[in-house]
Amino acid sequence: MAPTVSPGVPTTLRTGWVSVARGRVVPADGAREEPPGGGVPSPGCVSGGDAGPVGPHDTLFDPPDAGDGPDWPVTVAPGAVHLPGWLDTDRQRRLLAACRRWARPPAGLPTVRTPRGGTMSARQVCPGWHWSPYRYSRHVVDGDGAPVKSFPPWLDALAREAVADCGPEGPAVPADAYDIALVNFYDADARMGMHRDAEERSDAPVVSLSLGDTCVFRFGNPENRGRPHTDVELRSGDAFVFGGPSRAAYHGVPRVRPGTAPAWLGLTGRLNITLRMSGLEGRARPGGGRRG
Ligand SMILES: O=C(O)CCC(=O)C(=O)O
Ligand SMILES: [Fe+2]
Repeated sequence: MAPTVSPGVPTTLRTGWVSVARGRVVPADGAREEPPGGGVPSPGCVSGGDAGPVGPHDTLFDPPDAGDGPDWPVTVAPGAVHLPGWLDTDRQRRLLAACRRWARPPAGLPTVRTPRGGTMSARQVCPGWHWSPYRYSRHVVDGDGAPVKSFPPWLDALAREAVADCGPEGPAVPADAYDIALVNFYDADARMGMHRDAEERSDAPVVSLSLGDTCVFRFGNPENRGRPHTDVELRSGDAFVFGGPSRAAYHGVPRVRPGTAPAWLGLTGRLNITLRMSGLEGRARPGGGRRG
C-alpha cells in the first residue's frame, strides 16, 4: 500500500501554529475504545496484531471552528519542538503494529550491550540501519547477524510531516530522505542516559515518536550532560523534533511512568520510535556518541 499521510486532512489542523500550550488534544474517536485484537501482555511490543502503513489522521482533532486547535507546536529550545498529541489513535495503533512486526525474529528486540560490558535497559530494533554502540551497520552485528529490516517510505513521510508541523520556529524540512528508525522498548524500570545522537553524517532533524506509557524526556544542551535542561512529559502520540541549533543537544529518559499508557492502545510499557537521517548512502562508519 502506498504511503498516505496528509491528503484529506484539513489544512488548518495540519499547519496550525500556537505558541502557548493549551489543553491537551483529545482524540475524537474516544480514548476508551478497544483496539482491534484487544490488549497484549507485557512486553507489549513483542507479539500482537498487524496493520498497514500509518495513514492519514482525519479524526484526531475537534473542528477548528470550535476554537480549540491542537496544543502544538511548543518550542522547548531553539530548533527543538514538542508536538503533544500529534499522532491520532489510528496512527498510534498502526505504528504499534509496525513495531510489533519489527520486534519479531530475526533480529527481534535484543538487549544492547555497551563496550564496557554494560547493557542498555531499553531494548532496541532498528529498521534501515542497525545502531550498535557507537556505529551503524547493515546487519545486527551485536545480535543474530540478521540483515537490517527495511525502512518503509511511509516512515520518511511521517518524519517530514512532523518537522513541517513544527511551524516557523522549528527546523527546516530536509531535502533528503529519512532512513533510520530506532525502535526503543522501555519496561517500567528502563531508562536512557543523557547522550547525543552523533553517529549520523546528516544534520537533519531527529523526529521522536512516543507510544504507550508516559515518560520524562530530559532535553539538555549541546555542550554537556548537565544543566540547563528541560524535562518534558512525552505521552502516547506525542512527537518531539530536534534540529538546527539543538540537533546535537544531549537528551535522555530518566524515568517512565508505568501504567500510564492509554488502555485502548493495548501496550504495556513504552515504545519510542526515533527517526533519523544517516547521510551514509550505503556506507557504514564508526561514530562518536555515547549513551548510558
Ligand atoms: O526514548 C526516547 O524518547 C529517546 C530515545 C533516544 O534518544 C534515542 O534512541 O536516541
Ligand atoms: Fe537519542
